[in-house]
Amino acid sequence: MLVVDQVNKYYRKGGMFSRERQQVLNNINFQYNLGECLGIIGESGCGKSTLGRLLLGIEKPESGSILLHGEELVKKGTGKVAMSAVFQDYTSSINPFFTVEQAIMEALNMKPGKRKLKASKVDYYLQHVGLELSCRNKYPHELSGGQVQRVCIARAIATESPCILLDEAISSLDGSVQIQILELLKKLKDRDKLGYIFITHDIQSAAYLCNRVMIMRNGEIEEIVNIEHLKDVQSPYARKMLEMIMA
Ligand SMILES: Nc1ncnc2c1ncn2[C@@H]1O[C@H](COP(=O)(O)OP(=O)(O)OP(=O)(O)O)[C@@H](O)[C@H]1O
Repeated sequence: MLVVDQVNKYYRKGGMFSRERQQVLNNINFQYNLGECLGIIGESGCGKSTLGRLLLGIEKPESGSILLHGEELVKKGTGKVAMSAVFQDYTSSINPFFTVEQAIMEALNMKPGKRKLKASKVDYYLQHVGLELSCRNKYPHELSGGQVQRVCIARAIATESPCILLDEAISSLDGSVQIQILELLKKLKDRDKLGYIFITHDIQSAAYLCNRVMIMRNGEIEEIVNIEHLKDVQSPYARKMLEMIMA
């Protein structure tokens, strides 16, 4: 279980030399059960991606803790990643000079083990995300957006982290490709018990994939609701926001 406890995050406001600070996350408390899909929705600028970066260990909170099974998220020197990520901008997520094989190997190399054994796993991950094995020697510019995002998902899975953070991971894709990637994510969740934290603006996608949804407002958690009770949210703000995006 991942436990986020009293997390606060500030950013400097008004340039490098300014002392003014903006509180971006305010007393964030929640628990994430491994294997579930927790959606995070909220208006632009409410702090979703900042929370995502803290969960990935890319940035640290000013106060509060984020613990996985009671331990710090990022264990230096172990190569262990608590959470891997897939971002919106798939074009900059992969080194353009890496083939698909090299991109997946890069993720596999985060863990110890023999290189030959790892190389033999590349086909397994390609098949796992519905890519032809012929993609193995291709470069990102030779693939469609949906195919590149599948490679990003393969890389995230290859780290064997217990949860994948998806930050607007389908937003840049065309409608039909979005559906295909959503179906892939759902299949991996149901079949392989993969868990996600799914940051999105798209409530329909959240309803399809998530077990629970966290609604954020101005750096705070407004409400967390089970997906089957989405229509019964208590807070007037959450109700209004959902009505707006579902209209
Ligand atoms: N590195 C940074 N330095 C200073 N301020 C930042 C930084 N990153 C984010 N912010 C500010 O923190 C607030 C929250 O930003 P964040 O990107 O987390 O919101 P968000 O909910 O993910 O928005 P969106 O849906 O538009 O991606 C915003 O006011 C943003 O301007």
